[in-house]
Amino acid sequence: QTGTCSLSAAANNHKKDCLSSRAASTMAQTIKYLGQEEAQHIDEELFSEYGFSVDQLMELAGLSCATAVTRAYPLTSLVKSRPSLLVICGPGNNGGDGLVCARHLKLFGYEPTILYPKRPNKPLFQGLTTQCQKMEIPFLSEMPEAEVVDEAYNLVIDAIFGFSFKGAVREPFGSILDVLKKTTVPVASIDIPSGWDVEQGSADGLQPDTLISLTAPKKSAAMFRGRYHFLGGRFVPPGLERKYELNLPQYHGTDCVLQL
Ligand SMILES: NC(=O)C1=CN([C@@H]2O[C@H](COP(=O)(O)OP(=O)(O)OC[C@H]3O[C@@H](n4cnc5c(N)ncnc54)[C@H](OP(=O)(O)O)[C@@H]3O)[C@@H](O)[C@H]2O)[C@@H](O)CC1
Ligand SMILES: [K+]
Repeated sequence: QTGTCSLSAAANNHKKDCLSSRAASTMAQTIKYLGQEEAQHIDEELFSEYGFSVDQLMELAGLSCATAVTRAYPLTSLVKSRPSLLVICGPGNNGGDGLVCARHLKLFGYEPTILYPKRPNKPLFQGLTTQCQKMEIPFLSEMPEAEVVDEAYNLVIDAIFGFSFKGAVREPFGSILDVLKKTTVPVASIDIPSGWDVEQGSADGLQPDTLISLTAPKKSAAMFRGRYHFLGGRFVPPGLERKYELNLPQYHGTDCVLQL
């Protein structure tokens, strides 16, 4: 009798799980895709009205990204003998997310290497760089050729530009993106595929395998054709979600990332 009861309880729980994941995916269809200015306003409000600091949210954003990588590319699935990854960091907060992501990936058992060609002279980024160095993560001095990237790494994490990117790509990032477009290893982009217009995307741009949208997807995410789209950055207060009608799907349990 007890056995029957626990079996039907398990079946019921399974049914509930299925229903809630279906409800979540229904909601995911109506999640708001943000314009560039809207994304910037939300960002500013999180700091001004809601009392967050940049390093706090960057830590959560970077942790979400590292967690998404473990979901899409578990250690056991990697094809190279070493779990090597290349993390390319740009000059703004997207690059900061990349540094945090690399640090967590190292703790998760991966072997990240960082390329960080344009480093802002600010304590936040200097601190994040020191933390990665102390985690014994190597830094490259220049972008390797596409063949070398394909040979050496299982995955490239693109943390070059986020929602503040505008206009034609300036050096050294133009050449880096050109190499990246020639590589065949999968690319996981943080928040926006770098070089894409934040709203319009880019027909001949980078085509990442994974996109990790932070807070909410940006309009260009509608053009994403890769295999995995995750939502991360589980830190949005309810008042902000209501004001911008974000209609965020429910994260499961204590997860910091959700596959859309
Ligand atoms: N609220 C959230 O969700 C949170 C968001 N977070 C993250 O922050 C990201 C947004 O960060 P952001 O505002 O610092 O801008 P981002 O896009 O990284 O880079 C701007 C830099 O790029 C440069 N640059 C621009 N255009 C260029 C061009 N054409 N060619 C070359 N360079 C160009 C420009 O540099 P400049 O050369 O002008 O000094 C500028 O410094 C967001 O996407 C998310 O990842 C989390 O950390 C925390 C919570
Ligand atoms: K990016």
